[in-house]
Amino acid sequence: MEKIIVRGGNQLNGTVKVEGAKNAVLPVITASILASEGESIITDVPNLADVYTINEVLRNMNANVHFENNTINVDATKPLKTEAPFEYVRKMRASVLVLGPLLARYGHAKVAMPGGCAIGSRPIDLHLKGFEAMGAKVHVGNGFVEVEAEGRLHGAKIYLDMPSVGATENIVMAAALAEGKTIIENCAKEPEIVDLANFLNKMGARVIGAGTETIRIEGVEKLHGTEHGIIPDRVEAGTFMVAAAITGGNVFIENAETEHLRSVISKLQEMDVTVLEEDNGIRVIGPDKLKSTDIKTLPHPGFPTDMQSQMMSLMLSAYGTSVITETVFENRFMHVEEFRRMNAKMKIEGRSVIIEGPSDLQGAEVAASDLRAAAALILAGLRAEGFTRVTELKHLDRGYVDFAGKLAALGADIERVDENGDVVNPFVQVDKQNESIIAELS
Ligand SMILES: CC(=O)N[C@H]1[C@@H](OP(=O)(O)OP(=O)(O)OC[C@H]2O[C@@H](n3ccc(=O)[nH]c3=O)[C@H](O)[C@@H]2O)O[C@H](CO)[C@@H](O)[C@@H]1O
Ligand SMILES: C=C(OP(=O)(O)O)C(=O)O
Repeated sequence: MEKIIVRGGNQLNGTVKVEGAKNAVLPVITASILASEGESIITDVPNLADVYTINEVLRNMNANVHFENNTINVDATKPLKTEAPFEYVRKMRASVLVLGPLLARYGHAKVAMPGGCAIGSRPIDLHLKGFEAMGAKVHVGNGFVEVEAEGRLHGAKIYLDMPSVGATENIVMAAALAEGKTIIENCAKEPEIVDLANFLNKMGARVIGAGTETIRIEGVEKLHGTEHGIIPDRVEAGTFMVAAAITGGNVFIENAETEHLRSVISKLQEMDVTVLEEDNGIRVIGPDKLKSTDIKTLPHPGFPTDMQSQMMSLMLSAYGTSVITETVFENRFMHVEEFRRMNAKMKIEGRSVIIEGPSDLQGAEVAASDLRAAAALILAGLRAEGFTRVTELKHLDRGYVDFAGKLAALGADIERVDENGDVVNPFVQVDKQNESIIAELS
């Protein structure tokens, strides 16, 4: 089992470059199968396990997918199989994002029903209600969800009970090829939704209003391949902002998009962290003494749940009482117990965590429960006394490209070792093309 071993105490300095966004590239890749003509060329693609998984899902459906040098070419012009088995959905819930495109293009899609995960139960009822409103029939049984439509889907007016990112994406993709106009109200406003809409519009779709709470889609008869560059990963950027702040360092985060990070920047500033908006990135300078603050996670433009655990690391080192309230996922506090193993002083009260800072953090062996928890434990390790060993790195590899290598380049005392204790820095993931990587990652 691989581990990341970090010894706390080093200040981080220098420049780190942010990759393309995981949460933008996954729906863009699934949207590429809407193209019945031409190839899609997707650039600035991060080298992540989740990208390999979604590539495998598409290959399994008979699409040609080639991933090299951060560029993916997808040719989905051959007839596709309309199923995604459990082995993929089990690895990555975002596999459900093939439902909308397949349903719209073929009138059928069957995908293993995603279960909950370490952060919550994560149902897909809003995705399915949207498809039903557009004329599809939904059957759930034997561990699968199957959606079917006779002829083309039709446009509909859909109100989402909550602004679900995945439901908004799936419904927008389905509506792109539906007959007539679809209006989605109370939809998600995340930057990744805007990126998806931009990609779809380059494919010939007519999507307006992405980034606001109402999206209007005028369905078209067919879509074609196109070229598209993925937006920078705001969560990876935010994670390195915390790394700079927690070590009292000075780090330029190249490619970080200020407009996508307003809520994170404002909380860091409340904690006395200096955040400078520079050309093509953000500079973060940590203070001698961090101040406590409170955060509440919310849909965008509120504070992102995907930055909650990293901020928790930072608050552990802040002076005073901080409170984190998680409103997006009902169970995203599994990292709290692991922080306690590092001598953190904190308690869970309902949907909030109360942190009495600063904790005198000590290195320990800790296990990641999800990808952001993995990053957060490593961040705490940068500050803790002695060695922190973080296991369950399969989570980290879903969402961070060579995280240990990037931190080491900034001056952290960190290495990734395999089960024999041999160093595996720099850690490079490999897309094994048509070989299934799924077994290897489990
Ligand atoms: C691949 C990807 O982009 N993942 C992101 C996406 O996940 P994902 O798209 O799964 O998250 P959603 O926005 O859908 O989920 C938000 C909340 O809505 C609930 N819900 C969602 C759909 C539904 O049909 N019914 C329902 O009740 C969920 O259980 C959760 O409590 O947005 C989350 C919220 O910003 C992020 O943390 C994830 O990193
Ligand atoms: C929760 C996350 O991703 P996913 O929705 O893919 O599990 C995340 O990126 O933090």
